Amino acid sequence: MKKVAFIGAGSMADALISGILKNKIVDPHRIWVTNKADHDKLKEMQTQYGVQTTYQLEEIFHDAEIVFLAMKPKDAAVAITRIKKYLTQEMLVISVLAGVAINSIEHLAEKELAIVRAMPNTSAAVGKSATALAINENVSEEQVKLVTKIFGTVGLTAIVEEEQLDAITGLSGSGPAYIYYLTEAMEKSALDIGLEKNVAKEFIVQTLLGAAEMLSKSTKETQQLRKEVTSPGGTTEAGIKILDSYGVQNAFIDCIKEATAQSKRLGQAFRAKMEV
Ligand SMILES: NC(=O)C1=CN([C@@H]2O[C@H](COP(=O)(O)OP(=O)(O)OC[C@H]3O[C@@H](n4cnc5c(N)ncnc54)[C@H](O)[C@@H]3O)[C@@H](O)[C@H]2O)C=CC1
Ligand SMILES: O=C(O)[C@@H]1CCC=N1
Repeated sequence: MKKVAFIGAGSMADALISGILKNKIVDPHRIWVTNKADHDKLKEMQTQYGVQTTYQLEEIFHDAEIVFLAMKPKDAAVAITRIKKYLTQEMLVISVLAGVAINSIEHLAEKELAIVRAMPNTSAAVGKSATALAINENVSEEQVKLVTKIFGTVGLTAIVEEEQLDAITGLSGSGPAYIYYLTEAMEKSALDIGLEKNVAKEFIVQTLLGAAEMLSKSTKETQQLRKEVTSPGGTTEAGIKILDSYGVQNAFIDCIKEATAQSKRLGQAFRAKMEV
């Protein structure tokens, strides 16, 4: 591969670069990274990964085969306007922007482009992302293979219709944060119930890994797996009664719906900004 350019050097770019390099599909010196103005972060990435960094747009785009758009949606209009003259029909543009539609990017770039809109998650850093990919008509079969390979090395991939991406964002793009939120609660409880922090952390992580593997390997329904932990009159039942009294399951359902709605709102806000 000639060259991969990352426009944006935050959590998502970091997770993807880390995953890509672990799988040795691109040499670090072929990865070029830029950000808005955080020199220290670029230096850190250079040291950690051996990637190239620059603020010279000519340098970053020269001969680039793949361009990742990895800034926040609120910064994307300014960023795309700045880089549009360097974007060519031959490049594969991979956008990980939540909510932002493929045609909004083309509209802003003022040209047709080969664009893949991807929704990964930060578990890409450990090869466990769940990435949905929506592909426009300008993307060649070879580019589809390439993008599937890249995201395939950092987890599972699926090609979806673009309209499904808001739901994917609410469910699995944001998903790791929901699990961390739950984990934080488990960690906070450890102290109150008399466990040492490190021991508790180890047991929480193993419990999550074990439950995830059961979900992945067992043919049983999720509710059945839960029932098998819940002895009548036992500890789990007592605990889950409290969760039910707080409406925790409904809260999670509303959380995912709201995150999905926010993805749609981000897309609308982006479109509205383009039209003014
Ligand atoms: N963090 C996550 O879990 C996920 C994030 N995403 C998407 O990835 C994108 C990036 O998110 P994060 O990495 O979390 O954000 P972040 O805030 O950690 O990083 C954003 C990066 O964009 C750079 N940037 C801003 N304006 C720029 C410009 N004009 N030119 C060049 N670089 C510019 C910033 O300097 C920073 O390096 C977002 O669009 C988000 O929707 C998608 C899936 C998961
Ligand atoms: O919170 C966000 O907007 C991004 C998109 C999915 C995960 N993080």
